[in-house]
Amino acid sequence: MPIDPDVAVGAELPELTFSWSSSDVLLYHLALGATELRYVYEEGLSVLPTFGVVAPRFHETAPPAVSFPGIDIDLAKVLHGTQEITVHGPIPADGEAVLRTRITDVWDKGKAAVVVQESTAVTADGTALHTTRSSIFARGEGGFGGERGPSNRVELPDREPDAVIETPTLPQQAYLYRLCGDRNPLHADPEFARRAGFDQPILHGLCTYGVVCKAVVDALLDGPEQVVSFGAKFAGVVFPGETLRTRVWRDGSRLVLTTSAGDRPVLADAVLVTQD
Ligand SMILES: CCCCCCC[C@@H](O)CC(=O)SCCNC(=O)CCNC(=O)[C@H](O)C(C)(C)COP(=O)(O)OP(=O)(O)OC[C@H]1O[C@@H](n2cnc3c(N)ncnc32)[C@H](O)[C@@H]1OP(=O)(O)O
Repeated sequence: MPIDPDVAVGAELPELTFSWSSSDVLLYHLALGATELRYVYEEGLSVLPTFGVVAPRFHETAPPAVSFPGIDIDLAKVLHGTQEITVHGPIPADGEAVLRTRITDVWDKGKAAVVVQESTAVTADGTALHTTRSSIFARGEGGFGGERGPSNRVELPDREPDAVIETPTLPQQAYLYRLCGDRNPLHADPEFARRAGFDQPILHGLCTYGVVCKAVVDALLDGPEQVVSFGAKFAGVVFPGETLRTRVWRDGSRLVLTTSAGDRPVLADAVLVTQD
């Protein structure tokens, strides 16, 4: 059975010790399309908080395996569903930490299963670095008689947005972003993409996530150090080269946003929280 929720829910994954350097951070920022000196030069380097999500597996060169206790799913069926990170302080430009991950929920959406994981990263001296929560949307893996789970919708304010930000992506964006630890062939191999149901390779969800976080930071905040948390649902696929359009509503330290590519929503239920 590809999913056995009785085994999966609550399962702790093996601890992962990881380290990162300023070269990794620079490459990550470049793979998001950064050109600003504070992101691409090691002197006075600012680290985007979304780097925390990719840091643990930054040096992976094999495609991700969707194989956990009670879960064994074909990668071609899997889409990244949601992502959230809370940073407990600015992420340093280099360091070492331990990641602890637990599967918290497996929801049965009928046509799909949604598998939710939570992770905490703690540095070698015991300092909490960040907490993440993410889900994968495994198409064709629902219908096992489990609970449907929450919808987690975020209401948009009933007024014009406070900012609208246009962010182009590059045709080669996914090829660059693959160098940040996610070698899923879905983002490079046309044949694999067709098998997964797409006419062409699609952009990594975490690339869109990082690009949008950076765009909001650059347009509305003093710097990435102001971000406390950022969460979003991947509501539609992005093709490399498309321009992202992000609408932002600001209410004090809470920014609600939505991103589209052309007419299609691509990020929904997205909230970025800043320090007061
Ligand atoms: C170990 C590591 C493993 C690998 C990790 C991933 C590796 C990466 O390389 C993979 C990627 O980056 S894939 C690219 C990023 N993701 C995407 O592009 C997905 C875009 N989203 C979609 O296409 C659709 O929203 C789609 C298809 C997701 C859903 O659309 P529909 O089928 O039309 O679903 P819908 O009818 O709208 O909703 C059905 C129920 O599902 C919930 N839901 C919808 N979108 C979700 C999402 N993105 N995440 C989680 N849940 C989601 C809905 O809420 C609904 O449930 P309910 O009725 O209970 O509210």
